[in-house]
Amino acid sequence: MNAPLTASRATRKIPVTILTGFLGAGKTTLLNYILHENHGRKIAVIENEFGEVGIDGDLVLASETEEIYEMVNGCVCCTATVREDLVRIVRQLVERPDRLDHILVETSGLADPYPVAQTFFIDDPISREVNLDAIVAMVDAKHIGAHLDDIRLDGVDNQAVDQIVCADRVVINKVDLVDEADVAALSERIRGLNATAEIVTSSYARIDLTSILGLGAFEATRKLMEIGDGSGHSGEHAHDHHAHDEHDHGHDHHDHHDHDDEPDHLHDPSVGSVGIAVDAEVDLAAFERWIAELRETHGEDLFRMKGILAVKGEDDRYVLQGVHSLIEFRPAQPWNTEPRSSRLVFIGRDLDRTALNERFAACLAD
Ligand SMILES: Nc1nc2c(ncn2[C@@H]2O[C@H](COP(=O)(O)OP(=O)(O)OP(=O)(O)O)[C@@H](O)[C@H]2O)c(=O)[nH]1
Repeated sequence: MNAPLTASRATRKIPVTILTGFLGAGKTTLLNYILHENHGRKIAVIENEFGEVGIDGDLVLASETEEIYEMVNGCVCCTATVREDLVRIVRQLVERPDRLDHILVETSGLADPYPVAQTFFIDDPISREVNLDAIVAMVDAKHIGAHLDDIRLDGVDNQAVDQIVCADRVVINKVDLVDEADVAALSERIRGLNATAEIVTSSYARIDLTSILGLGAFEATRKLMEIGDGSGHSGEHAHDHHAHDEHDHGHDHHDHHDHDDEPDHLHDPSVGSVGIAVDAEVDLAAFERWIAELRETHGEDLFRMKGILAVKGEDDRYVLQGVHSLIEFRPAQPWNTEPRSSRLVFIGRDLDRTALNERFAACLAD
C-alpha cells in the first residue's frame, strides 16, 4: 500500500550510505559487525555482488533486528537492470510504515560508486525520500597497493582508484596485517588521490559507527554530482573533483541512465568470475590440497575466492574465504536439515574456467 506521506515523514529523509571497496576489503565483515552491534538504529542493508554464484547473502550472519536485501546479480555500477533493482528495493523500504534510520548499500567489489550515488539524486521520487549520507570506501591495507598500481590496466578504469577518489571517508582495514609505517605510507597515498576524505583505520572492520554513519556529506556530494543548486558548502567532506577527473578513463557519469544494459564504462575485461554450484560434497583433504596449490600458482591473479561447501563426514558448512594468497577454510554453522551443496566463486584475471571446473570435480567425494 502506498500511504500518502505526512509532512514530517517527507521531510525526514532516510540517510543512505554507500559502502564501497575493492574485492575482499572487508565490506561484508563490516556489515556483520554493524548488524550485530548494539547501536539502537534500525538499518536495512542492500547487497550487490559480482560473481556467477551468489555467496554473500549466506556470509552475512542472520540478525533479528536488521534486514538484508540482495540486488539481482551483476555489477550495480554498469548494469541498468541492477540499478533499477536497487531503486525498486529502496522504494519498498521507504514505503514501509516502520521508518528505517539508515540504509546501507554495499556495492560489489568491482563497482564504481559514482553511478550508484547518482541513482539517489536522479531517480526521483527516491531522491525526495532518501539522502545520500556518504560514500565510505574500505581498503585492504595489505593488498590495495597492488591494485592501485595495476599496470595491466590499459584504457579501462581502475576501480580501486575510483572507489577511493569518490569517497567521503576511507577506512583502512586489516591494519593487523601490516605495520605502522605501511599504514602511514598508504594514508599518504590515499591522500594523494583524495585530498579531503577523512581516513580511519580498523582491524576486522571494528570501527566506531559514528565515524561512518550520519556523516552528512550530502551537500558536498550534491556538488560533486553537478546537479546542486550552488548552495552546497565545500566543507570538510568536499570531494576533490580534479583528482577524480585525472582518473576518469572514459566514464560518462552523466549518461548512466540509459535504459539498456550496455556498460557506460569499461571494467578491466580480463577480470571475470567463474562460479561452481553442485549438489555434492567435497573430500576435505583433496580440496585443501587444491586450495594450497591455487595459492602457490595463482595467488596474484586470483583476487577473490568465496565458497560455502559441504564436506563429506562433517556436519558443519565449511566457509572458504580467499583474498590473493590469504586463504581461510573453516567450519561454520551446521547444515541441520538444509540440503547439502557446494558453491564457490572465483574472481580474478584470466581465469581458466575449464581447469577450475576440472580440478574442482576431482575434489568431490565419492
Ligand atoms: N586479517 C584480517 N582479515 C580480515 C579483516 N577484515 C576482513 N578480513 C577477512 O578478509 C576476507 C574478506 O572479507 P569480506 O568482508 O568478505 O570482504 P568484502 O569486501 O565483502 O569482499 P567482496 O565480497 O569480495 O567484495 C575474509 O576472510 C575476512 O575474514 C581484517 O581486518 N584483518
